[in-house]
This record gives sequence, structure tokens and C-alpha cells, in this order.
Amino acid sequence: MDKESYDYLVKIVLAGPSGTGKSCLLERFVKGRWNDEIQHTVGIDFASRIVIVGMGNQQKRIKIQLWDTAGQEKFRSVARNYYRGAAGAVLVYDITNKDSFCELSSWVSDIRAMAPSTLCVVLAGSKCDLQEQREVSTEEAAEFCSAKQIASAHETSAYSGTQVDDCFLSVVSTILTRIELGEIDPQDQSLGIQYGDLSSSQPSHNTSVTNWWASITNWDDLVRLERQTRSRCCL
Ligand SMILES: Nc1nc2c(ncn2[C@@H]2O[C@H](COP(=O)(O)OP(=O)(O)OP(=O)(O)O)[C@@H](O)[C@H]2O)c(=O)[nH]1
Repeated sequence: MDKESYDYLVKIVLAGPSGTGKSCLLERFVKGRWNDEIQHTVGIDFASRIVIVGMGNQQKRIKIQLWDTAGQEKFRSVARNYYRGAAGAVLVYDITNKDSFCELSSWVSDIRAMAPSTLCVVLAGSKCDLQEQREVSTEEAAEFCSAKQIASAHETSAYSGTQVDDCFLSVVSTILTRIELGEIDPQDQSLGIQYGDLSSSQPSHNTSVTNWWASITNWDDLVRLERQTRSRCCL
């Protein structure tokens, strides 16, 4: 089997206030390393990683396409557009910054307003290596999750790697379970999921259907594809 093969491609967005560590989480998850020279995200960044989810013969290879949105207020309206068509979202706050936690309600509203109703959200409390500076308790985060119907809460550290894989795997596992239960239809192009080359359930009439976002690996791809989509709309 080709190591690039997968059963499903899944679009996941990283969202949350500026400086909470979204880009560092992406770097840790995709490249497995800590980078202390990361700059503020301008607009959006992309990365992907294939993970294996499930047990025994139910195992699936899922290619996660991560969209890292900018948290700075001046980019917020741009970032909002990219929540559209996401299958999952990792909503990030900083456990050492109470303000970042208090802002989360408005981020949840933004994401849910733009994303499909099937969106699966998980919460990541970042920088858990800085316990002595903690301003948000684990209990507060858990309460927020149940109040906002968020699937799970994780305390992560991009610095040490703690809980980073668990956090992303939990959002993908939830999505996979919902596909298996028939609650999410991977053939519906608006839901942020696409069959991959390993998928046995992909009906033959759908083999040529590709989501417009599936081939994006960088900002230039996004601009080019958006232009193509716009020009097609005008025909
Ligand atoms: N100690 C510690 N610092 C972290 C961690 N993750 C991120 N940081 C620091 O937090 C700051 C912001 O990190 P970024 O990843 O750029 O934050 P962001 O959420 O992507 O910010 P925007 O791009 O503005 O939305 C940087 O100085 C990082 O070094 C962590 O797990 N532990």
C-alpha cells in the first residue's frame, strides 16, 4: 500500500484567539517538533498528516487537512470564510490566559454560523506545560464544553507534545464514528469529507468527484482555486 493512501480526507480548522498557540500545535502535530520562532498567522496556513483511527479490521487511514486560521482581530472576518465546509474544528484557548477562555463563546458562535451543522468541535487548552501560570481550571473548561455541546476537552502543550495527538485524534475518531453511524454522508461535498483511494464504500459513479479544497497545500493553491470557483460561478 502506498504510504500516501487513505480512506478519507477530512478538513479540520484550528480556531481561537491570537497567541493561544494554534500554529505551534499544528507544527507539533504535523512535524512532531517545537518551533519557538513561529510568527502570527496572516490569513490562513495549511498542513496535512495521515493518521490511523479505529481498531482491528475497522481501522481507517484518515488524511487530516488542517486549516490554521489567524486569531488576530484584523483577520477574523477572513478566517470566518474558511470555517465553511469544515468537518471538524479544534478550538484553542490558553490555560494561562483567562481572557482567551472568556472569548471562546464568540468563536464558537462564529464557527457554528459558518460551518455545516454536522461540524464536530473539540476544545484545546494550550500551554499546559506552564502549570504555575494557570488561570483557567480543567473544571471550567469541562463546564464550557457541556454548555456548548463540544465533544471533548484536552489540555495540550505544543512545547512538550502532551495530548496534542490525542486532541486531533479525538476529533477525527468522532467524525469517523458519525460516518459509520450514517450521521455524516461523505458523499455530501459540503461536509468537509472526501473518500480516498482506499475507500471500499466509494460508489463508482462518484470516483471523479473531488472537493475543491482537497488539493490545497498552500496559500497560492487557495487563491488559484478560489479564482477558478468564482469564474465558474459567472458562467
Ligand atoms: N510554553 C508554551 N508556549 C507556547 C506553546 N504553544 C505556543 N506557545 C507560545 O505562544 C505564542 C503564540 O503561539 P502561536 O502558535 O503563534 O499562536 P497562534 O494562536 O497561532 O497566534 P495567531 O497566529 O496570532 O492566531 C508563541 O510565543 C509560542 O512560542 C506551548 O505549548 N507552551
